[in-house]
Amino acid sequence: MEEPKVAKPKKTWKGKALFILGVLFALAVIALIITAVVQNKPLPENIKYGIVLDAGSSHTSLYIYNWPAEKENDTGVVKQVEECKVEGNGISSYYKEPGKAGPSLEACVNRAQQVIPENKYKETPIYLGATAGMRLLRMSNNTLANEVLLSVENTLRSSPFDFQGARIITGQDEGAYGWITINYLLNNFVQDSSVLNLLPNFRKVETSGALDLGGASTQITFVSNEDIESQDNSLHFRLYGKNYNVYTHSFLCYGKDQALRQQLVKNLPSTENSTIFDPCFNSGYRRNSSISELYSSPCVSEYSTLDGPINFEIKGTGNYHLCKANVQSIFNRTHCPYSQCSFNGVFQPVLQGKFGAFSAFYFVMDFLKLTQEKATLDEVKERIQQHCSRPWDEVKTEFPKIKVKYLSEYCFSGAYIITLLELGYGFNADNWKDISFLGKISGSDAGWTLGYMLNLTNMIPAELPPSPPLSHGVYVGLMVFFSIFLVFIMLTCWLGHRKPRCLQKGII
Ligand SMILES: O=P(O)(O)OP(=O)(O)OP(=O)(O)OC[C@H]1O[C@@H](n2cnc3c(O)ncnc32)[C@H](O)[C@@H]1O
Ligand SMILES: [Ca+2]
Repeated sequence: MEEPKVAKPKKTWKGKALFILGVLFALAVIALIITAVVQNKPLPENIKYGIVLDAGSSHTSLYIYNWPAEKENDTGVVKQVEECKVEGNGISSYYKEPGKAGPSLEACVNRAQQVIPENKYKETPIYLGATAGMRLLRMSNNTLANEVLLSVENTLRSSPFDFQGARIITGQDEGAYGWITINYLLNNFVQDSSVLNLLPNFRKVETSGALDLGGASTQITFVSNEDIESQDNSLHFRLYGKNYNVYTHSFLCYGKDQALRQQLVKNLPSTENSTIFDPCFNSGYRRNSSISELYSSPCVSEYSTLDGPINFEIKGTGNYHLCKANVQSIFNRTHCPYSQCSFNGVFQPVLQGKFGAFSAFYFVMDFLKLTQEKATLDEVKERIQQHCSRPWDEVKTEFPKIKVKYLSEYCFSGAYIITLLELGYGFNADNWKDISFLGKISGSDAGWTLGYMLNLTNMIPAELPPSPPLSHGVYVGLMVFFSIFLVFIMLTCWLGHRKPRCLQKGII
């Protein structure tokens, strides 16, 4: 018996309508994603620039930084794009012809005009900060110091950039800004503001201490949990929503050039003998000097009454241990008006955390090949001792390209660095591993200039800048995933039941 033919239900207009609705729904979801993604796409980068001149005692360098304007309050976005070393010595060396100080900077200011797009000149701030060389000139002749600064100011003011001042920064500023620079570049200010912060005992990032060795001064700066007993050494920062209790001290006349001068004066023979045998120079090394040159610094003026040969010759004898004994004579540890001191009666709390040592700390240790591997304190001393005992002719032959002034002083500088860190600051064999010798960090020089600019351009906010809970990539990813998931559900229902059950009244 033939089975009764069941009339095929006509496709009702409802089924077609549902299909069209489903397609429109999918299109609407896709349109929604595109709108949201386009709306939240990062804006085209507007790059900003800043220039800082570091007018140091031994030389001046011009640094150019840039950063994306829309992110300027985020940490770690400012990058160094250029360093221009100014020909000649530091600006304080122009004290006899102050009017020539400014023109000496012109070549590097012109270089900055090549690096920075012309349409940015007017909005690019240019700062000059002078350090210990100018502090010493100001001590010995304030009028000449002002004339040097005026010459520098005229040159920078006549540049096409936005001149923001030329000033002598304090040793405290120099220490503080060096600390800000290395912690900014090491990303130590970023506190993950996401859910991680809600975890109990989430380990906050610790900051690194800063050790800066210049030619005329040296700075030590680090966070201390102890009470800082002298106000001059105490700094309080609130950066990216966190408070920092920072210790800093700048030792004027303890940069390595002035320390050498102190060491020579302390060990000058009082007799008419016109030869100084100095263990801090390699054997066979000879250098002519004069009393007037030696005493031409406020760092040794107290000794200028000493009689001594007018002109004399320094002859190296290359003995590390005798050199170290001479160097120790410039550190006074006999008195301390506080609970604890570093040297010369200066308060210093217990050393805390890791340290980044830069400038001459780096130049010297880099020459001695001691910046990479984690050499122990004894290995470092051994390496310096070896270098000191090498004859000068051998050293000069091996390093023909290194400036004689630098090359001849690595023995002294090595012995000085060990004495400063160990006898001066109290580093020892146990915490020596906490010191890293840094030249550049992520392509930017370790030094005070970046921190100085960040502060003056207000790019380090006290509070964490508001940031979207999700990064742009995560946001887009989630949008696409859930939209596809939604369309997939729709499709499954539709295909599964033609007249999808899930669309039946009362299900959705
Ligand atoms: O901070 P202040 O005290 O003003 O001094 P500065 O800023 O001029 O000091 P630098 O860090 O430029 O240099 C510190 C010392 O290192 C020396 N120096 C600079 N570059 C050097 C290099 O490449 N190799 C060896 N020594 C270097 C320089 O002559 C100084 O004696
Ligand atoms: Ca310096």
